[in-house]
Amino acid sequence: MGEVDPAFIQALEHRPKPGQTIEAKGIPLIDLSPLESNSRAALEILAAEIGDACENWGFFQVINHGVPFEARQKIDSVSRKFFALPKEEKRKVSRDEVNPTGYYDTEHTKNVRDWKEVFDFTVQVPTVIPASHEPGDEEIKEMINQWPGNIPEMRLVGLRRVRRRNAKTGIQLTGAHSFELGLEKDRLNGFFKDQTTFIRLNYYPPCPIPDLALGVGRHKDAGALTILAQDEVGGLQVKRKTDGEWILVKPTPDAYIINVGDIIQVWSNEKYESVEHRVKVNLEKERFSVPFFFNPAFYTMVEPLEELVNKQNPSKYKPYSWGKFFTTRKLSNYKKLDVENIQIHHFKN
Ligand SMILES: O=C(O)CCC(=O)C(=O)O
Ligand SMILES: [Fe+2]
Repeated sequence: MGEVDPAFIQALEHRPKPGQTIEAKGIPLIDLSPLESNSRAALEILAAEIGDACENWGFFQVINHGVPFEARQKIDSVSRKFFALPKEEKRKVSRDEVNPTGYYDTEHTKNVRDWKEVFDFTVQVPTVIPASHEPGDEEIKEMINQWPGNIPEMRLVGLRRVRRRNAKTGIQLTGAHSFELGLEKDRLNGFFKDQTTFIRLNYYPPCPIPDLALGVGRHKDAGALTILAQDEVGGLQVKRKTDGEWILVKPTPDAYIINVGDIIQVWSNEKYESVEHRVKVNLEKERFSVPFFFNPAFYTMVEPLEELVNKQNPSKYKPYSWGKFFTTRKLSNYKKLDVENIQIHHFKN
């Protein structure tokens, strides 16, 4: 192990099984082209497919999503260029306790350090969040994107196109969810008007101890839903609902992986569950991925949708402020805590 910082070492029960390569045959691959058609029948079939995938896996892959392949390649190439910069260059755009966007290489998940580097930027300008996690503090602040001076193309066209197209896909997918849940198709749109969505560039360097550390430790995504591009290396593992086994999500060219986040779990009053996932690292290969975290406005009070709650199916959660949840998480990711990070189960009825 030599010089590896013990902060990276996972507890025995959370380490990946050496050599494990079970791939998820069952993770559904869904064709999104009906989203562009006006056929109600096709949309109904699609919504049912998405509903099944969300109930059974919490994860699915999509093709024919409408994001141009060149836009995806562009984002991949700027990401590779950025992470290849010397550390002192990357640190010039470091995230800090005031501004949570930019570069960062010391994230902890469940209080163990992740074997990764990240770069975060928001999709909407301006993106506004609470200035602090203190419940009584009503001050707000803008998240300011930081761009490295030596990669001018990083803020340009390719990113914008992916941003716009993915934002549209996010809205369409929540539309499909609404449909499946028996709600009006645009029932959820209002929550995303002042969205706090952000895109993360993930870089997982080769790791000398791949059986002891993880690229990202086990976690659930806190937002509404995540749209993820992974490269051909693979490493994302999903906890299968039926037996708790960790299943590798097979890299599929030009597909995006979608997963339900905590907010959809709450909105749907647990019809859909946010599923645990983690990332394995690799002895020889580096890996890149790009999650798009689709998040509502900071002032959203998250609670089960009233149309889905009744005497037989009472609300399972108390309302919580998304903005405060978000800033509490952001703050606590900076350091190893002695206590559990904020979780939606803290708001269970
Ligand atoms: O890199 C991946 O495949 C997934 C990363 C992830 O789960 C996250 O950043 O929340
Ligand atoms: Fe995640």
